[in-house]
Order: sequence, then structure tokens, then C-alpha cells
Amino acid sequence: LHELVLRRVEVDHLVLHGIAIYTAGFWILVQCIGFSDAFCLSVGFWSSLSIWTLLYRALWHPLKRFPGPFGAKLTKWWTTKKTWTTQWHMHRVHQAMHEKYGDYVRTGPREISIYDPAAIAPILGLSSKSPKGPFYDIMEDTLHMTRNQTFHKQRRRVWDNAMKSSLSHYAPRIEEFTDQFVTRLRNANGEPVQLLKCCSHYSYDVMSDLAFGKPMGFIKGEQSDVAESILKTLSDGLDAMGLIYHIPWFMNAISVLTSVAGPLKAWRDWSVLNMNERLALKSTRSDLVEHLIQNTPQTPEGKELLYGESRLIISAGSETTATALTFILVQLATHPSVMRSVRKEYRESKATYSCQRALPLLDAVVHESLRLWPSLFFLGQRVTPPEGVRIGSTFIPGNTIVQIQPFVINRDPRNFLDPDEFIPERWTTRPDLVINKDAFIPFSTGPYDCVGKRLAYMEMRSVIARIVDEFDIHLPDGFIQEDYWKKVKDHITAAAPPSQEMMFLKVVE
Ligand code: HEM
Repeated sequence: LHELVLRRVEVDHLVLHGIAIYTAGFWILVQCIGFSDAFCLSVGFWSSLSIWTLLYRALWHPLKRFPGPFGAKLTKWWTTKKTWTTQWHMHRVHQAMHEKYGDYVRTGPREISIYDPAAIAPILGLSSKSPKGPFYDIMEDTLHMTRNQTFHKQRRRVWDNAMKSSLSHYAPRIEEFTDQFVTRLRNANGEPVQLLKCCSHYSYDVMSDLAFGKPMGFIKGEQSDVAESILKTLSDGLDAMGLIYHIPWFMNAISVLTSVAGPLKAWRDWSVLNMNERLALKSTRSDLVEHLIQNTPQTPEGKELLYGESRLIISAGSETTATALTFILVQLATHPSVMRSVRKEYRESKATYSCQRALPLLDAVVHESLRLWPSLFFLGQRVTPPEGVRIGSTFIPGNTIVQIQPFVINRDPRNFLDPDEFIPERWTTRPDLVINKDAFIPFSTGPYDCVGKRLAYMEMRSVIARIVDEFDIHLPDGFIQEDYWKKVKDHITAAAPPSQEMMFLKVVE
């Protein structure tokens, strides 16, 4: 079985089929030879298959010459265990592995983690021949979760056009949500507020407005119980995802089961209800979802795609932006002189300000915060083409899962001088501090890069500019920067410490 099938064919998405076939086979065996003989045969089969697989992975696998932790060479459960024992600090584990083993580390039986910036273009870039990996099989097909390159290309064109033509109409709407955000901070009267919660409420409202034409009502505190439980499911679910997403076959099985009954089902039902309402609206608004609707056949398959993509808008755009906003605000609070300079820049440009246009220092602050703390620690899982890939002097054999690690690359002194320091000026007046600009990929790069990047910048500019214009931001007494950053977890997205509070005090002129 190992030599003929498992070694040659990707079976990650066939686990439930495998379990069904095995169960049927076992039942037939029990009918033929009785339970105890069938059981002994089954134990013998699984033990010999496991021993052979482990021996093959350790001794004969084409990746055996790559260095890496011994356990990781044998099984991906090693990563799950490591995630658990480090309490979701895999980004730090990757840093340590890079220091110990170098630029190419075997982090799974058929997986290499790459910390070499020279790999970014050949693996992720426009001319890459490495398609998406098995992680992207785990849910129903959408723009993001598909491995079908033709489907992706066609659908990406629709999304790109939709973003291009709808964003200018959407800018005033973003400012309206920012008004609500600032009002909420004003109402707090300088009392501590939960930072991540505020930012999440903002980004979930903006994204649900974009997906369904109506916000979830979080910023104004008018959310329904269902919306509240969905936000909780999505946030809590990420910790579980952070543990199991390393093992695509397991993740695949779990996501199928939980979408039939369980937390993902509630999320799915809610999105179907809201998308059906949106479809019935016959909206004249030129927004993202209107473009998607117009470019999707009104067939059962088309509707499934729209349901999936409405969830994609929320899942791809909310956590990422909320985390980025949270980290930027913490950086500004701990670098008050930068905060004052951003305020000055915004005030001087108010006459021509639009969240669609770059403000050089504010954009530099966003860049620098994303460089140090990218919203997504996991990006760009790819599979090398059958002929393999050569990067400099390193040859990676075909059908290897490869993963670029942005957190490590962003803090590599080969790419950025003083890599652990927050220095926004490296993106404005100090370009000498950026050695390799191409290593900066918080939105990924190439054909699968972030389609919502411009929208995300609009949100971040709008919120940060308006907040620093009106408030001085402070962290509570006793806040220790080092401890805060140590608490950031890696559960696919970067997880900001949820209970961190911040005070927004009216600027005294
Ligand atoms: C600071 C905020 C954001 C960051 C850092 C970010 C980052 C990323 C990254 C790294 C990817 C590639 C993921 C991968 O390789 O699997 C991605 C993809 C994507 N992002 Fe974003 N994102 C942000 C905001 C948004 C927003 C606001 C939207 C709005 C809908 C969005 C929609 C998407 C979609 C649909 C994809 C999949 C694109 C494709 O596969 O063609 N993102 N994002």
C-alpha cells in the first residue's frame, strides 16, 4: 500500500473515503473469519504499514539530506505537539530552526520550510511553477481555497475587477464605520477599552457590510446573538485550527465533519441566510458583492460559490485587519514621537486627504508594523512541480510541500538592518535600512497574493489617521512591551493578546 499508493499519490483529501473503505473491509473480514482473527489481522496490517512508512521517511525519502528535527521527518504530528507545548509559538520555533539548521529545513515527512529570501520569487512569484498545496483542499472551492489553477485565474479576474471598480465608492462607507469607531472611543471617556475587541468589531462590521450589504452591528453594540456567537466561533476556532492545520488530511476530515454538524455549520447557515437576503435585494450599489453576484451564474453551484465567497470576504478580511490595527496601535503607543509625527502629517494633508491615497509616514508605520508582526504567519504553502525546483545551489525534489516563513524572513539581518527594531523611517528617509525590499511580503506575492490589500490599507489609514488626530493613546501602567509581544500566538493568523487594554485620551492642544 505504501509503495504503490501512499508514496506516489496525494491522499490527504481522501481520508474519510479511506476510513469508509477500511470499515467496510473490516466488517466483511469479521463476517468471514470472526472478530478476533479480523482484529489481529488488522493490528498486523496497521503496525507493519506504520513501521514501513516511518523507516521509509527516516532512511530512504528523497528529502532525507535536508536537516531538521528528527521527529518532524517522521510525522507532522511533531508540529502539532510543538504547537501545543510552545502554546502556539511556532513562529519562534521556526526562528530557532533557522538558526540551528539553516535556510532549508525539513519540517515534515514531505515538507521543507524555507527561510531563504531567494526562494520567494521562484516559489510564490508570477512565474512560479509550484501550485498551492493540500492545505487549500480543506474547504469548499472559493477564490482562496482552490487548487484548480484555471478556476482561480478566472475567478481572480472577477475579484480584481470588482475591487478596482468598487473601492472608490466604498471609501466614504469606510469613513462612516471609522466615525462609529471614533465615537465609541469618545464614549469611553479615556477609560481602558479592550483593544483587540474594538478593532475586531470594526473589521467584522466593514467586512460583513462588504459581503452582505449590511454590518453585523458590533461597533454600535447592536449585534445579534447569532453574530456574537459567530465572532466567538471564528476567534476561538482559530486556536483549534492552529493545532491541526499542519496536518492536511486530519484538517480535511475535521472540516468536512464540522460543516455537517458543529460550529462551521452555524457559520455556513448564517452566511447562506444573509447571502439569500442580499440576492433578493436587487441592489443598485456598486459594491464588491454586487460584482461577484453579477459575474456568477445563478445556478446551484454558482450560489454555493457565492455563499463560500461571502464567508471568505469575512474570514480573510476581518481577523487580518483587526490584528494589524491592534499591533499598529500598540506600536504607536510605545513610540509616542512617531504617533505625534503621524498626527502632524495627517493634519497637514487634511485638505486633500482620502483613505485611498498614501500618507508616506502613516503608510511607513503600517509597513513596519506588518514587517515585524505580519497578520498571517502561514502563507504560501506550495507543492513543487514533478521536475523539482532549483534555488541557487539548493535542489528541492518534485512533489515536496514547501512553505515560506514570513516572520523569520522579515527579521533576517540579510534583509533588514536592525531587524527587530520598529523603525518606520526605513520605508521613507532611511532606505539604507532595507537591504532586500522583495523580502517584505505581508500580503504574499504573485498570482495568489492578497486581493484585498488596497481595501486593507484604506481601513488602516482611515482608522489610524482619525484616532491619532483626536486621541493620545496610552497603555496601562505596568505594560511591558517585551511581555506583550511574547504573548502573540501563531494560529495561522497572528493572535494578538485578547485582554490587552488601551486608553484613548482626547488630545490637549
Ligand atoms: C492587513 C490586512 C490583510 C493582510 C495582512 C492580508 C494578507 C493576505 C495574505 C498573506 C494572503 C495570501 C494567503 C495565502 O497565501 O494563502 C491573502 C489572501 C487573500 N486576502 Fe488578504 N489580507 C488582509 C486583508 C484582506 C482584506 C480586507 C480582504 C478583503 C476581502 C482580503 C481578502 C483576501 C483574499 C480573498 C485572499 C485570497 C486571494 C487569492 O487566493 O487569490 N484580505 N491576504
